Amino acid sequence: MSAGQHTLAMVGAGKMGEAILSGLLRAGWPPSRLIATARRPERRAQLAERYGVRVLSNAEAAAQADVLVIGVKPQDAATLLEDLGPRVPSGKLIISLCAGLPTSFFEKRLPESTPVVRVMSNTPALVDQAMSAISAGSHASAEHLTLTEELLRPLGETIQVPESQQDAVTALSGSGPAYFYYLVEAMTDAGILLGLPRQVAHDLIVQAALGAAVMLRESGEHPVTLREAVTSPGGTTISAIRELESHRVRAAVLDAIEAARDRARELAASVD
Ligand SMILES: NC(=O)C1=CN([C@@H]2O[C@H](COP(=O)(O)OP(=O)(O)OC[C@H]3O[C@@H](n4cnc5c(N)ncnc54)[C@H](OP(=O)(O)O)[C@@H]3O)[C@@H](O)[C@H]2O)C=CC1
Ligand SMILES: O=C(O)[C@@H]1CCC=N1
Repeated sequence: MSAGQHTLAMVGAGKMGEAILSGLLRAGWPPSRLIATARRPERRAQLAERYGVRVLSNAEAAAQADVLVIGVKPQDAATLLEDLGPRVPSGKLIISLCAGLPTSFFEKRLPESTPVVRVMSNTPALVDQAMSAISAGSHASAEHLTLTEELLRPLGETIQVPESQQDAVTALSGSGPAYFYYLVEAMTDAGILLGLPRQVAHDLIVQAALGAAVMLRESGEHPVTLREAVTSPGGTTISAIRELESHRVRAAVLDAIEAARDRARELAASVD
């Protein structure tokens, strides 16, 4: 069965859920084949009004959709499944977006043999530039992985990874956009320090970020080669690089991403 014939429920349609729902709508999914759930009445009303999708209870969503995407926070997943898990009819595909939680967490709370696929995506799904990393649980077949990829491909790139790599993927790619936003904030402040108007500084950095990303993707060159091309002997860039090196920014990046990976592990350990 192709993605085009499915009904998909976003169980817990928050920031990531909204990114995925809106991407599927842009890709041509009819709102009638999309279902959303949320806890707060105002959120439910917003989803219905903004996207025209059907907003149902979790149990109704599980009954009516054949693909259930779990978009609640990892800390809320156990509570959700305590109620919903045993009521999920057989034959449904469960796709989890939850950071840290292994597929076994879901499998033990769902009817036996329910296929579970773990996905780590990111918010650039809102502009069809996500990276979605996909891993099969123990009852998910190659067809389930293919279907998941088909569902997510309109939102950006997809990649299959062993589940053992998902916490690292989460630290690098799930959280990754936040690191770039952080850098953009800091670089914009630097522009202000040097006397540029905030908007001019912002526009310069965003275009530099976009240009650098496109060059990384399209040139196929190693980042060191691209950086060397910018770094003139005795020029300006090397003065900045010297400061980054003396502040041990590379070591801070390694520590930061390792901390994110460790936090993903803690989240899983805290809910079992
Ligand atoms: N944000 C990101 O960049 C990324 C997030 N993720 C993962 O995606 C998941 C969602 O994150 P995010 O979108 O940021 O979180 P949000 O808090 O924005 O969204 C979670 C949603 O789940 C709803 N919810 C919680 N409990 C229930 C329930 N029992 N029944 C129905 N709905 C429920 C909430 O409803 P209400 O709004 O009414 O409270 C909310 O809309 C997380 O597991 C996270 O690890 C993965 C990659 C990137
Ligand atoms: O910060 C978080 O926990 C989520 C998962 C990856 C990105 N955001």
